[in-house]
Amino acid sequence: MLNSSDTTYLSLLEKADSARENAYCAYSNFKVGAALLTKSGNIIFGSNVENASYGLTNCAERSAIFAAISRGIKPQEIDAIAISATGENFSPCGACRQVIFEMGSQIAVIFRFNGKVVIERISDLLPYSFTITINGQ
Ligand SMILES: O=c1ccn([C@H]2C[C@H](O)[C@@H](CO)O2)c(=O)[nH]1
Ligand SMILES: [Zn+2]
Repeated sequence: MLNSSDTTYLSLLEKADSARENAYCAYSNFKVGAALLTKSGNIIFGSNVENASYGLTNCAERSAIFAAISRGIKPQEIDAIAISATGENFSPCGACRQVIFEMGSQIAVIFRFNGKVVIERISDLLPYSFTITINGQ
C-alpha cells in the first residue's frame, strides 16, 4: 500500500470523478472515469464506452491508456491511474489490471473501495501476472 494521503493521487482521483461525466453507459448506467498521470505531469482522461453488443464495451481505465499511447506517451512515462465509478465500491476489473500491468509493474492505481481510498502498485493488485518471456528477454 502506498501513502493513501498522497495529495497528488487524491487530486487525480477527483479528476477521475469529473471524467465519469463523459461515460457512455446506455446499458448499465454505471459511469466510470479514469485519469492517467504521466511522470511529467500531464493528465489523460478516459471513460467507459458501452456497446449494444455488450462484450465490446471498453472500460474507463483502458480508454485512458489507449488514448495516452495513441497520442505518443510511452509506457515508461506513466506514473499513475485513478479510477472513479458510481457508488463507493469499485475496483478495476481483471482485464484492466492486465492492461495496466503491461504498461509497467510500478504504476500506482487509485480508487475508492468500501468508502476508503486505495492506492496500490499494479504489481500488488495482479500477483503472478501474465508476461511473455522469449529467448530470455
Ligand atoms: O474496471 C472496470 C470495470 C467496469 N467498467 C465499466 C464497464 C461497463 O461499462 C460498466 C459495468 O460493467 O463498468 C469500467 O469502466 N472499468
Ligand atoms: Zn476493466
